[in-house]
Amino acid sequence: MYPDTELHIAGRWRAGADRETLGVLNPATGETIGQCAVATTADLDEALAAAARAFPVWRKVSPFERGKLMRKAADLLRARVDEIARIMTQEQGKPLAESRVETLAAADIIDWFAEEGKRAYGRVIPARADGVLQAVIREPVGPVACFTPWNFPINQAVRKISAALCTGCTVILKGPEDTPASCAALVRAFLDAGIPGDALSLVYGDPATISAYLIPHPVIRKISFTGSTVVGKKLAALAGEHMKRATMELGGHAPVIVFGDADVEKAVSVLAPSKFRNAGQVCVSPTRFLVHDSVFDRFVEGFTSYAKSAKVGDGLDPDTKMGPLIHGRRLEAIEALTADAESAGASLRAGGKRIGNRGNFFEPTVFTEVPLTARMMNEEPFGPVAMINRFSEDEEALTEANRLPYGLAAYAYTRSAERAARVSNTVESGMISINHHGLAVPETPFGGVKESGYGSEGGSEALDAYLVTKFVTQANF
Ligand SMILES: O=CCCCC(=O)O
Repeated sequence: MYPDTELHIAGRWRAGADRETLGVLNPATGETIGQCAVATTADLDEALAAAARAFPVWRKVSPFERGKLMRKAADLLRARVDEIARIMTQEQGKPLAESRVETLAAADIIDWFAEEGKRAYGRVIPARADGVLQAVIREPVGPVACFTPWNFPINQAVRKISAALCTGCTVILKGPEDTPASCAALVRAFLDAGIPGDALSLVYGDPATISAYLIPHPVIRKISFTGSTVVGKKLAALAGEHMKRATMELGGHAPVIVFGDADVEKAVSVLAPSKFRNAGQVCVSPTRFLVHDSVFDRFVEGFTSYAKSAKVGDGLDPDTKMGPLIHGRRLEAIEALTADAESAGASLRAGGKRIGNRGNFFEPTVFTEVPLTARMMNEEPFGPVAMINRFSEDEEALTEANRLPYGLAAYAYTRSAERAARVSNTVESGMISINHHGLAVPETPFGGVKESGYGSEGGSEALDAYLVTKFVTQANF
């Protein structure tokens, strides 16, 4: 039922040169369910040579042809959704329904980029002299190295691969070792659709070793990373040292402002499932809830009642609303954060502890009155923990929203157009969603500001990072 994962290098699925593998665990059971091949530097050299070889050929394939192949990959993902979703749930833990949504959303992302690649327009600039042409041409940057995380094994990889391929770049993807098989299924869909084998390699191994080898390598012209701010800073520094372009989609600590005039029931019905989606292991997860005094009790009651009733279990069980955390280290991290919040004086309203001792299950957890000194008010919890604090003046909430160095996603609920405008003009965040959860669709920008990174992984902005501009001017003879 669960496949071992091989590397894909230069058109071949194969083991690493040393035949080393890493065990893959099912986070719902703790059992080893498969193996993931590990790349050596010789394997990376082969992938680099393939990416370099394929680039001059792939960039010359017309955007129409590239788009056709990509749309075929999207159709293959849709046809394979049942099989891929089961694989994802076994290795990642999220409920099957979430794995299906992720796989189908990936197909939509590919379709969108397949079309958008046709619109990588340049421009003509009026010249000062008659008979002179001034043109700005946009060209693919070259082979790119992409590094993607375990929380969305397909979603994060598909954005990078699609933006790269549609603009004519070739790709080496370093996928997530904890959740390798669903990411490999994505790569397989592209290859089965006819993307040239040299144009898309997939490697796994020691993340630090692989990034340290690929980023400085002269073949690689750009990197794209999704992961923690701590690691992102290291990779961005290395990229800077070698003058490589970089897109950084890093951590967040999303503030949520629920004003006194909000539709509280609607806010709870959107925010509570959104908080516990993927067990809170989501970069745009709503995290710091700032709720007006006048609606605080109603909001907390509704939110807490959802948290207490959400069924936690194996994602393969159709009744499960929240699966396990990815590994024991995350479980320990959440235990430490909750213990710290309690000792700082926060009030525990739901959850707060591990469930059983098999698998990495943790209760959906809600704290209120959390002091700003508590670690979870400052560090990205990346788990099923909501912190709900109250405010009385709008200014307080806006100030708190901007307190942290993060700036990825932010949310607000209000019936006032003026307040909504104030939030969108004041909150320092790459994405702001007001009165609904409307982020992460393919056609809109996806990315952060401040220590949440730079660059976008969605919308037409996503293409910019994979294109360089060339200015050409020509006078008639
Ligand atoms: O963890 C970051 C990716 C979020 C994708 C999504 O919200 O669908």
